[in-house]
Amino acid sequence: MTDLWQNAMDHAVALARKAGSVSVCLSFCLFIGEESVAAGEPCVLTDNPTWIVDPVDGTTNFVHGYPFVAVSIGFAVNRKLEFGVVYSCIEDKMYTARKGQGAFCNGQLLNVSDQKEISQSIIATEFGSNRDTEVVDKIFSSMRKILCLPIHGIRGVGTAATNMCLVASGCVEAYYEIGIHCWDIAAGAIIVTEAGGVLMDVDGGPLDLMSRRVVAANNKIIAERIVKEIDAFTPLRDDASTETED
Ligand SMILES: O=P([O-])([O-])O[C@@H]1[C@@H](O)[C@H](O)[C@@H](O)[C@H](O)[C@@H]1O
Ligand SMILES: [Mg+2]
Repeated sequence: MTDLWQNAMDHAVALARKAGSVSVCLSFCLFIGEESVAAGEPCVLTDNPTWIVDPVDGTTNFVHGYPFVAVSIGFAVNRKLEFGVVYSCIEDKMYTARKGQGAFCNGQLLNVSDQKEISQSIIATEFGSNRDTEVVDKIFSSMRKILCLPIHGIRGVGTAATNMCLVASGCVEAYYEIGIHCWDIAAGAIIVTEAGGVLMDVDGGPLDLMSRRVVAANNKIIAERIVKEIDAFTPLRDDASTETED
C-alpha cells in the first residue's frame, strides 16, 4: 500500500531542497527557515532578496496523521513579497502567487469571497502552541467574542499557510492568529493579496511580517470588524535577537 505520509514528506523535502539549491545558485539571497532559525541562524529581514521557508507547516498535524500539512515558500525583495508557493501535500493542492499576476491553485485563478456581512462569514483561527494560561485566556476570549457577533462558524486546519490559502480561495472570509512566525505566513500573505484580499496587524495597523501577528481577510470591512474583537498580545518578535539598523 502507498505510504501517504512518506509521499507527503518526500514532496516537502524535494521542494525544500529545490529552494535551497536555487538559493545556493543565487548566492546573494538570504534565507530564513524554521529549521535554520531553530539551529541558531539569524532571523532578519533586510532589503536583500530573502527566501522565507517552512518545510513542514502543520508539524503537529503531521505527527498525528491529521491530514493538513503544507510546504510554505515565500520570497521577499526590499522586504516586500515577490512570490509565494504553498503546497498542501495531502490534498495535492499547489497554491502560487507572483506579485501583480494573481493567485492560483493547481493553475485555477483564485478569488477571495465577496461577503461583506460578518454575520454570514466563517473565520479561521488556531489555538496556537502557547499554553501560558494568560495567553490561552486571551485566545478563548477573542474566539468567544467573534463567535458571538455572531458569525457562521470558526474553523482552523492546523497550518497557518493553508488557512491563508483558504482565505484566498474564498472558503473562509478571514484568518487571524497571534503567535505564528514569519515562515508560517510569508507565502500565504502574497497568495491572499493576489487573490484580492487584505492583510493587517491584529490592532488594525499594517502587517509586520516579523511581529508574529496577522489578520488576512477577503476585504477591509471584515478585517476591521474582527480586529475590534481581538484581545491582542505581543509575542517576542521573530527578529528580536537579530534586529539590524537597516
Ligand atoms: O510549527 P508549524 O507546524 O510549522 O506552524 C504552526 C502553524 O502553522 C499553526 O497554524 C500555528 O497555530 C502554530 O502556532 C504553528 O506556528
Ligand atoms: Mg509553520
